[in-house]
Amino acid sequence: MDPALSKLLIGLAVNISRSDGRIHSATVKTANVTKSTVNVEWAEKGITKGKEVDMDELKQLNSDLMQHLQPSRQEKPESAPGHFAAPVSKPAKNVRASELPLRSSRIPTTLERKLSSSRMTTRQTCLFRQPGLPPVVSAMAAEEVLSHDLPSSTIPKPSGYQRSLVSKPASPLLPTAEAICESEASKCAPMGPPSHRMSQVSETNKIANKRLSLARNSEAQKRGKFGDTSRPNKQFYQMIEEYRETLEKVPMSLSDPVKPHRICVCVRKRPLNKKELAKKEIDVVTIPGNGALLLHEPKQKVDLTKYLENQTFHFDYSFDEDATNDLVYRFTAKPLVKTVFEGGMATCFAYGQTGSGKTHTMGGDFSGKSQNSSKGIYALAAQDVFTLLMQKRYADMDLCPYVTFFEIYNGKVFDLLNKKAKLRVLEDEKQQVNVVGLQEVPVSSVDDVIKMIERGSACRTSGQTFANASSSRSHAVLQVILRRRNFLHGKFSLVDLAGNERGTDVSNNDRHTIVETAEINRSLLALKVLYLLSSVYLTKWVISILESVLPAFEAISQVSEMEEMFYEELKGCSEVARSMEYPSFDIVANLPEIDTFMRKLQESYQALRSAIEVEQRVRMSPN
Ligand SMILES: Nc1ncnc2c1ncn2[C@@H]1O[C@H](COP(=O)(O)OP(=O)(O)OP(=O)(O)O)[C@@H](O)[C@H]1O
Repeated sequence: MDPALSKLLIGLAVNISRSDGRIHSATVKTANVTKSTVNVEWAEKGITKGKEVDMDELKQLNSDLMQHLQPSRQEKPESAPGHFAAPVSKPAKNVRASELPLRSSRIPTTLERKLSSSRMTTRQTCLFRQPGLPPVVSAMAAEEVLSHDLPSSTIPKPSGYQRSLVSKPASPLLPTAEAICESEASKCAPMGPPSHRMSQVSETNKIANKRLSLARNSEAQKRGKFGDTSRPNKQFYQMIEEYRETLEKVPMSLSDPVKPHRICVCVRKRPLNKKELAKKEIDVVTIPGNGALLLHEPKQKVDLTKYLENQTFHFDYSFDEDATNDLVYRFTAKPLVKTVFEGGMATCFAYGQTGSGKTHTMGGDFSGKSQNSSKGIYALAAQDVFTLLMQKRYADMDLCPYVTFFEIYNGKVFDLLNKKAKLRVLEDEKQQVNVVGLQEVPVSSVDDVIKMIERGSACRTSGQTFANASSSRSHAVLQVILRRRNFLHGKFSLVDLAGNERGTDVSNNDRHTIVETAEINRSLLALKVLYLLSSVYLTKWVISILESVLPAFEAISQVSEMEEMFYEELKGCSEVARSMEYPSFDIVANLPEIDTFMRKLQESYQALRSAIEVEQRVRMSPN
């Protein structure tokens, strides 16, 4: 960027584009010649917000303004007509003219392009210190923004001219991560505008100051709104709450259509539990709907200013904290029941961190310590199996339902319906993998199945983790099998995997738990590898596939230690698969996506915890 141009821009009001399609006025505060960007600020709902804008984008949105902003004209006397270094009233006037959005020719921002092209999007909040008294042009811009009274939701309501600006987003578009000043406006050092400008606009300034004081009042009111002075990390909490307020949520409902998927990957958010609420932990996940999940990652700059990095993840469906098991079932396992009747092998499994709600979803709602098995996906699927068995088209097929229930714990298989008998997994002459000796219990009603679920769940291996006092430490597999004249017709495997844990969370565990956790994480890694290789079967398939890719990983492992570790893990998986200790069940999911999300979630919590610690230390220090 031309340094002369950068000087001309500072203090001017320009049009900027928000990721949700809005175009509005903001004031240029600083310009970075090397990066060819400018930092702009604007006032919204009583808060000064800011972001960094590319010069190219700025030019597109302010073409009429740019035509006049030729640096060479800077040398001309201030009174030259149409000149922007002229008295403030001039740019302000031009600002109004240029403020009209470029309605038909709007080009998506880099951010929006990224949003539409990638499944995971990071939006970083830019955070600038808020000036006390804005320079004149800034005050004008603030005035304009305030007088426009931007709607609280930044998802554009498809009305008026905005309809032509924004094509309907695939999922609720989220506001660009916005700057939220961490200190009150009054405490910030004033940023001195050029004095000659100051003298000419005292009247304008008065109005602007009045509006700013109103804005500060509403900021104070807002603080009251989210206010809980004792809450650790109040600022982040407030930033997240304010961000949420700008979102238009479209929660899933039972009347939504179920889309056909060969593989369907969903995410469900559980509400904060009592312990988390008591500790006033901050909820950093938002489900706006339409398959989107937002992770608000608290960040801190080296100068200690706080900001949020909001990341978007996309799934086939996303369920918020109010979703019931019925709702989750309708969009996930229910469509698979028919597959089983048509002779298919279907699998539905729950994957997630310990305490995230897998057993609650698969096995049934907990009330206190007792689980209502009739309210889990296991039972809901069984219910539908019996409904379909009664239907005329299947009633004549002579199908008999059976149930098996087993767990995989520390690489060994145990029959949960037969006193936890240890089972062997062997391959037959047709190279089918069988769990030898597994009891298939005939069932004639949903109640029968529920009894089996209760019997099996009662003896499933459990333990205590940092996040779950009653954690399942094994992978549990409930199978509903349909046999026709004793031959296998279809099979529905419903898997509740053991929760994975981070190394840092298990550092205080005893040796037994560490070994157990390592085994869980190792077997879960096998699933990830499976996904990566787009394979649907464990055991023999994984061996051959792993063997075929290992040389490639061998090559990569020369490059960095990280990859070498991954290679070791892969080798581990290969050995596990070789030992044939796993049953054959179909496993496919978008695990890397879920995994990135979970890693980010953990980082988020870590960042919050560190911030809380810093805050507590500051509070406890004598000064
Ligand atoms: N959607 C939800 N609504 C209300 N409570 C929930 C929800 N999901 C989970 N919980 C509660 O959270 C706690 C942990 O859930 P759960 O045992 O299902 O986790 P998990 O993922 O199976 O954990 P682990 O892997 O350690 O076995 C339980 O007390 C459960 O009642």
